[in-house]
Amino acid sequence: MKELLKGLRPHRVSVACIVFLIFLQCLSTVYLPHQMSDIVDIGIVHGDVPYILRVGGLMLGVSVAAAVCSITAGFLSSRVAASFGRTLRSKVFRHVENFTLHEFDQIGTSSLITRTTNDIAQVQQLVNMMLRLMIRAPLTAIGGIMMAFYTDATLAIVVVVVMPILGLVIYLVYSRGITMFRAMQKKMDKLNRVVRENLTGIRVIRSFNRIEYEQERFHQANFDLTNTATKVNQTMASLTPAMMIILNFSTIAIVWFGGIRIDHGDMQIGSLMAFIQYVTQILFSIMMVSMMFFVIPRATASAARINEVLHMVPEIQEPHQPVQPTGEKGTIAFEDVTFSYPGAEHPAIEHISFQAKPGQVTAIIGGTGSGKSTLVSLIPRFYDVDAGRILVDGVDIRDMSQQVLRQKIGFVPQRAVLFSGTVADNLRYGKEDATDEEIRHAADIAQATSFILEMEDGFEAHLDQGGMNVSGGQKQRLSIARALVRRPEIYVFDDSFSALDFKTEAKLQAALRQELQEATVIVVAQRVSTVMDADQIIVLDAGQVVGIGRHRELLDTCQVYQEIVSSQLAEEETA
Ligand SMILES: Nc1ncnc2c1ncn2[C@@H]1O[C@H](COP(=O)(O)OP(=O)(O)OP(=O)(O)O)[C@@H](O)[C@H]1O
Repeated sequence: MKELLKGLRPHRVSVACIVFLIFLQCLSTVYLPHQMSDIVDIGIVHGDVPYILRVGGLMLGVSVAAAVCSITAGFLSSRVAASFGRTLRSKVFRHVENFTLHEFDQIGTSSLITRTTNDIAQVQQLVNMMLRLMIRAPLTAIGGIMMAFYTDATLAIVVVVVMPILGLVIYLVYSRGITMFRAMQKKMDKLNRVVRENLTGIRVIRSFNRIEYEQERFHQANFDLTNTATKVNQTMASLTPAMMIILNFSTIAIVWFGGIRIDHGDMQIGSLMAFIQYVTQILFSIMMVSMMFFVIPRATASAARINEVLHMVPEIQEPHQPVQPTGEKGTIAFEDVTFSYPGAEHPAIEHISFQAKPGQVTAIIGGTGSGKSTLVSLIPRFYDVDAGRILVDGVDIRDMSQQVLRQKIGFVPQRAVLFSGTVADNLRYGKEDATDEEIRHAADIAQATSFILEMEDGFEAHLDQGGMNVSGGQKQRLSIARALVRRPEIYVFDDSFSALDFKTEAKLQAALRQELQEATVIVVAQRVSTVMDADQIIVLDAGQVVGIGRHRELLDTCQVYQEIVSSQLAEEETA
């Protein structure tokens, strides 16, 4: 928590103003009972009406000034807390953006969403309360104690007895609350995960008739969270009545002992009234702090979860002195590359060596799970290799700035991802200043123009989140066009033609060959028809290269390739 609170540093001036305003307000709360006691002991007892009016008017003025201080402090603290929350959210978001897929797997996407939203909101709420109450409560309590002793030191023993009892009650409730709040945030994660899976997988859920099952799953997660929330609120709710009982008993004790002292002539009635007010102030300020105990355990649990994200060091780091590539543009070389996913028993790819050159198409083919996507995801450095090295333009990609490396690559992922916005916005994603001409040209090559123009607003047509309102094949073509707009040196198509029919794929391939004559092209594919014209085909089997060559050569030399070809021919013949 302390670490996160360092985020308040830029708001030093506002915080200082808040402290000052609250200090003034506290002075007034200490001052008013004293004046009231004088009104009773001097004004009322001696029937001095002008005195009562004068002091009463002064008290009114002080009260108005205190209210102004309190409102201004509240306004400032809300502003500081909101700005603190905004900065923290940006910090977490920026940090998470540097994560490799490994860190995403470790924390989980739903949990990352909860941490960036709900957890930060908890800490923000604490900051807001802290600014308003953390300073006011101790100041009022200290002022009240001093004035209580000043008013009647003997009667102040009641305060000395009551305070430890109060402290103990708060400690007991607090220590129970913090464990429960931790559990509650975890349950919130779980609920978010279920909701997210349900919303993104709604089609699968419906087609498999699993609605009831999912409802039950949601119900359980919801019930679980409600249960913990109820328990935690019950625990925390016991605090206020317990404190009110202590406060009421203290008042009885004060009136009792105070009455005896007045009877003996040791105290005046006005002083007793002021004393009761001071004790009420002291106990209320302790109650104010206890209000924070509703927020502190939850915010502490949230702060720990935020810190876990912020302390996570992304596996992939920028080199201290990035090397500027000077070699031939677009060359890729894998040198004895081996890579395993964290926790996996076997490497996903092993001892891979090959070269891809500008003007060449390198195709990668192999059965499912043979490591094709893994291999290409190493080129933009989504993961770092375990052994061997990958050179782009003659430089080890670990020595190159990630920005420079990724600028060179147009990556078309296996599952096309589009963003909410217009078609044109999506195509401009990698090159914001692309002209309409460039966009249209890329769409032409990707065989996307005809269906884009059929949409109501053409290139200005709106795409829903994730491109839900276009078909799988259309999404793939838009995602290919998006990469083409950038005109990078290297293109990586990770199984990006799989949702296209043979005719569209053939047209697209022909257009690409024409367009990308000088680029280095890597194509991952399942279909032989996609790869057969490639300059070199790499055949993968269980993460290893079992053949490199052209279609004809591989037909003669590589058994795995022969099997793939014959299985697909058999399928086509059967079809
Ligand atoms: N994020 C991941 N974490 C752990 N293991 C993974 C991950 N992604 C892939 N794998 C494993 O690595 C191996 C290679 O997977 P990869 O996705 O590269 O295969 P692929 O040849 O592209 O398959 P497909 O053609 O089905 O897409 C598989 O055994 C897979 O289970």
